[in-house]
Amino acid sequence: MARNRDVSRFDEDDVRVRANPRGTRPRSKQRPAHENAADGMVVTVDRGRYTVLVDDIEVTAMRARELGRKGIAVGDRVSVVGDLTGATDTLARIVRLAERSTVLRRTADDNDPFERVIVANADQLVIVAALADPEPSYGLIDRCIVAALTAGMEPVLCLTKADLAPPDDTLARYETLSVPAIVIRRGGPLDELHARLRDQMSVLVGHSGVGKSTLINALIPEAARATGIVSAIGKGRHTSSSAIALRLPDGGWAIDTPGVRSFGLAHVTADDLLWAFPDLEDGANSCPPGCEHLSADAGCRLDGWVAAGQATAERLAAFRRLLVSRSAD
Ligand SMILES: Nc1nc2c(ncn2[C@@H]2O[C@H](COP(=O)(O)OP(=O)(O)OP(=O)(O)O)[C@@H](O)[C@H]2O)c(=O)[nH]1
Ligand SMILES: [Zn+2]
Repeated sequence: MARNRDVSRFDEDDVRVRANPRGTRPRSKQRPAHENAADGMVVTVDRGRYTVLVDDIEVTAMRARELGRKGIAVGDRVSVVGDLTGATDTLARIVRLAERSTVLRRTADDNDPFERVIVANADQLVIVAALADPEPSYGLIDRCIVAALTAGMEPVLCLTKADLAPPDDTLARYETLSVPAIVIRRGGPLDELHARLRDQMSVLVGHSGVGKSTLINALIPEAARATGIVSAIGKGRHTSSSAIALRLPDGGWAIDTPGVRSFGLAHVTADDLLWAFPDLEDGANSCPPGCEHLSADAGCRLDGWVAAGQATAERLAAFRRLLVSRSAD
């Protein structure tokens, strides 16, 4: 694909720049374009302006025309040129976009007809769900798990409000999927969650009211002072659309996704998801081409695979439940 070739070209330049940070190499006639570019990470996007963290300085940048229509998202590793002081009213330019390790997409909806990248390069998707008030939405959790698995991210379940309801039923539901689950309660310890997030780039998603903001404030008490970014949430600047990356005190990043409730599952095929089920994967070798893996009646051989003792019925049922969740609301 042309798009991929472009990315690798940018990445090659990117490597060269990293080898000579800030252009300390002696000038030569054949130096690559933007030799002085500095590397950074996009921490938020607001109306075509990108906040890029470069050497711990928040730089406001726009995209250079040479990047074409390529989208840039929170979590993207980029190279920037221009004024990198971070001073008010300065504007730098993003000239390169590095290859991404993962891509989390959001589906098109009534407010926005385009499928968009929400976050790039994240390691895990932390699905925040309350055990009560509001009740857990299993359909949404399942869809989040599909989004994570097919984006190459690890799904993690974070169950809040354990002081209001026991976690047993919900935990049992996700046990066969081997999705790690962390249970928390008002005022309770967060050690397990801290350990899970340390040195990782984690995206937090959840319905309104599940306690996601409470959690983020507990995880990052000093974020406002450390980065100046959290304070912007309080001012309402980022309340509507963009994801925002917040640095965790122990290392790593928590990426808040205000208002994100849907993911781009429209293009997720049954085989994309099957990839995340290594115990079932070989069983599909004898399925008819294009098998949707939903039932033996339709020719799927996975039931036979289970009958032969190669995988458990629970795993197959869990896989099919996730398959069906793709098309739910
Ligand atoms: N009982 C109980 N209440 C909690 C817990 N965590 C959060 N809450 C309460 O749940 C309500 C919603 O919490 P928020 O942190 O605002 O939830 P949110 O997911 O950020 O929701 P939005 O702000 O609407 O996106 C608040 O009244 C919290 O005080 C918990 O562990 N136990
Ligand atoms: Zn099949």
